[in-house]
Amino acid sequence: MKVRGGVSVPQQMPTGYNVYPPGSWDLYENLYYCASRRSSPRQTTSDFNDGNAQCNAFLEDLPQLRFMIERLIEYLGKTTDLIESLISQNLGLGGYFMKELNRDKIEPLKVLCYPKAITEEEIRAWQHQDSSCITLVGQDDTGGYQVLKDAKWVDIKPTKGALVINVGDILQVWSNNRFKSATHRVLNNRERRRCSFAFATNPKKLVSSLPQFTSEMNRPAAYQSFFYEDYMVKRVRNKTHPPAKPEDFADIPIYAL
Ligand SMILES: O=C(O)CCC(=O)C(=O)O
Ligand SMILES: [Fe+2]
Repeated sequence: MKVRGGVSVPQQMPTGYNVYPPGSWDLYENLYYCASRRSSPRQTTSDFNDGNAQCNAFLEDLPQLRFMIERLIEYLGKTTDLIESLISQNLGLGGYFMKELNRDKIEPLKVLCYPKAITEEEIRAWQHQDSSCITLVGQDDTGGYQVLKDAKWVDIKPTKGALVINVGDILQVWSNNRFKSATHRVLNNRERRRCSFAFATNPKKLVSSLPQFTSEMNRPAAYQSFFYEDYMVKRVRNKTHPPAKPEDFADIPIYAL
């Protein structure tokens, strides 16, 4: 074992594991899990092996992990379906609209661990908007999650059994700015490390502002169309090669018209 930022990790790390080097904007470790929910409403072992083996590492010495992750993804997937249906209704599009639009979605589960802060309260996940359609966040009772509201950081205190629901960039683009992607960050303290998970819904096809919020309302599209994968490549590059000038930062405004 070696200690990185206060967290012990095995030398040989599984696929899907990531930690950012010291000095990065984000200072946490994470593991990714993905499962396709297309073929069957319930998770099966083959869902986890089918094309997603790269990001699904189940540690042999934690036999309960796989069971828990499968149940968690199933539960979060159903919750996402419900929320998408409520948002679709709220937008006046009918309950199944987003489900259809998002038919081929990818739903990664990111499990995060933030080491204790070294000096005082420190920013561990830099302020950002999620690239997703929506994200469901579960946090332990450490605290530190904040959302920017009216130019002030507001604590989102952990509540047992509650999830934080974030609107992401894709919903902002689809709704032509009717829904706004939430700016959030995570602070950590010297007392405790923090654990959380984020379950995102990401589209696989071309993303455009929907005609229901543009041509049908006589309003211009606020964004040009783009493929989610291309957007992700730019965002991931931000993390490994932080841009020197703020205007080079790849965020959803790069697609603004
Ligand atoms: O750890 C958290 O509570 C949030 C993580 C987050 O914002 C993200 O992964 O995008
Ligand atoms: Fe986030």
